[in-house]
Amino acid sequence: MTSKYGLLVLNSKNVQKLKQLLTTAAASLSSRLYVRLNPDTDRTDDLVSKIYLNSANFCPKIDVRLVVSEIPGKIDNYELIGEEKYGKSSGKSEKKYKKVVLGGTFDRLHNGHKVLLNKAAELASDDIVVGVTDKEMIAKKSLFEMIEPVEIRMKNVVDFVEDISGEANCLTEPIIDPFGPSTRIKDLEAIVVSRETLKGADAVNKIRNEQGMSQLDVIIVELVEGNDEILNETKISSSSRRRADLGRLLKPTREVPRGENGGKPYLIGLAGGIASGKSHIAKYLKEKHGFDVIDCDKLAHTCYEKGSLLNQKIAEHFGNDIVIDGIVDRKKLGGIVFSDKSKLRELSELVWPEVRKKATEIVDQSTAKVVVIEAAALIEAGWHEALAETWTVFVPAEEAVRRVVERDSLTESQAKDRMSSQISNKQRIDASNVVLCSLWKYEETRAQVDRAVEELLQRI
Ligand SMILES: CC(C)(COP(=O)(O)OP(=O)(O)OC[C@H]1O[C@@H](n2cnc3c(N)ncnc32)[C@H](O)[C@@H]1O)[C@@H](O)C(=O)NCCC(=O)NCCS
Ligand SMILES: Nc1ncnc2c1ncn2[C@@H]1O[C@H](COP(=O)(O)OP(=O)(O)OP(=O)(O)O)[C@@H](O)[C@H]1O
Repeated sequence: MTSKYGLLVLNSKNVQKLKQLLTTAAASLSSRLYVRLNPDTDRTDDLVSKIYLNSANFCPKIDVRLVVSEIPGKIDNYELIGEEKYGKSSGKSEKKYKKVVLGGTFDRLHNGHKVLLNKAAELASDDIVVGVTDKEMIAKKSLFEMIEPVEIRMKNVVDFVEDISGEANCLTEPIIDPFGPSTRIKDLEAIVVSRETLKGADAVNKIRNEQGMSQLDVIIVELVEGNDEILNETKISSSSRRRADLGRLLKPTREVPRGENGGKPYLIGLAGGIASGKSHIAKYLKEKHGFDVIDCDKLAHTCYEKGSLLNQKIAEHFGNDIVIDGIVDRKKLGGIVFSDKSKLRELSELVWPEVRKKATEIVDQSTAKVVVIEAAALIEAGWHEALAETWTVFVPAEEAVRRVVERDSLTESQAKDRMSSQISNKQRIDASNVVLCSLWKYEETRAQVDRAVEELLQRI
């Protein structure tokens, strides 16, 4: 039996057994562990870091929260971890400042962030002002397309800070420069940063000085270590957490009948931009995992056969001179649709129903447990809405351009043109349940796919 919430009361003795206590928490809790320090135990920076570092290592799935004052009253049922009981604290602790500021992206709020937020909660009696990066501030981060929406990140920060701090308010706002409220609000007193963002605090103070505002005390926390060899990270980081989410189910699947005509296979869409690695993944899903794969780009070509229904429709829509003797003049048609997005859309609306009809026939014949519908424009066509789930593979736009130039012998500007007729990685990812990234070695792509398949087979 696991409990949702746990409470660990630490004193100078049982802190020696921290790793063991956190391992117990990992086995007996499903959600969150509150940690409280007994009044006889000093809240040193080392101890706070140690609690969060060990939490990352020994109970990584539990949301650990070191409270600054009382345990939040709204939760009344905790499982006690260890033997130390919780007694009421002697009174309000003295806070050094009224208003403290800090900033960050706070994607997938992690134990490094928590050290920083804990420090702010320990120091501020009234307001903890947090700037949360958005838009161009996040555009250069690795796997930025997977960063949670700013509203969710702000909510998670407020939820954490107000839960641990008891009395102080947490005020968040999106920031699109490295300063945000820190150079606007006059009566701030301190800024909390880590060793790596110390320069940012100096820049804030420089601007405040120029604007005649008071200087902020700069409070520095040490980085909580972590290790990600692929991303070359030596600290716990959101990028690593995003990478760890590749191949995992990120959004609930859709309830749809199995197969459009009530057939048996479970249908997955596989989308991705040009040269994103779709074909490689589709081949692997077929050969290693035994899934049936329908390559819709190939299927689309068969729809253009001489005298086909599609060709007739194209002639009616784009003019008889596009179809000569029952065959589409692809060069002429390309000239029309690749220079005009609305024409491309009109063509897609003619092609997609034909492709979909053919694909459905293939699905109905399939005896495989899972059928993968591989289609570059799956989401543009809205087809994903009829499928149980959609997987998207992506690489950053610069890498896609590099691959297209190398593979298809195009110039950089031709490659960019092709990509601009497609939706962005972010749009695709937002519409997908599982995200894969083929930026690294083939083994890494395949490991993501294996992870995705393993989870898939458990849920279907
Ligand atoms: C420009 C800023 C806000 C961008 O934040 P960034 O994208 O780095 O945020 P991220 O979510 O990665 O981290 C947020 C904060 O947690 C710290 N942090 C991240 N990982 C860890 C870790 N493992 N251990 C300890 N601290 C960590 C970061 O150093 C940063 O201070 C920031 O880097 C900065 O320069 N801060 C100093 C100036 C500032 O606070 N400005 C805004 C005030 S509103
Ligand atoms: N780790 C990787 N995983 C998958 N593909 C990779 C990887 N590294 C490099 N590539 C290369 O990326 C290119 C694109 O792969 P692939 O042909 O599978 O993409 P695609 O999405 O099917 O492309 P398109 O839709 O343009 O046909 C290939 O040249 C492939 O060798």
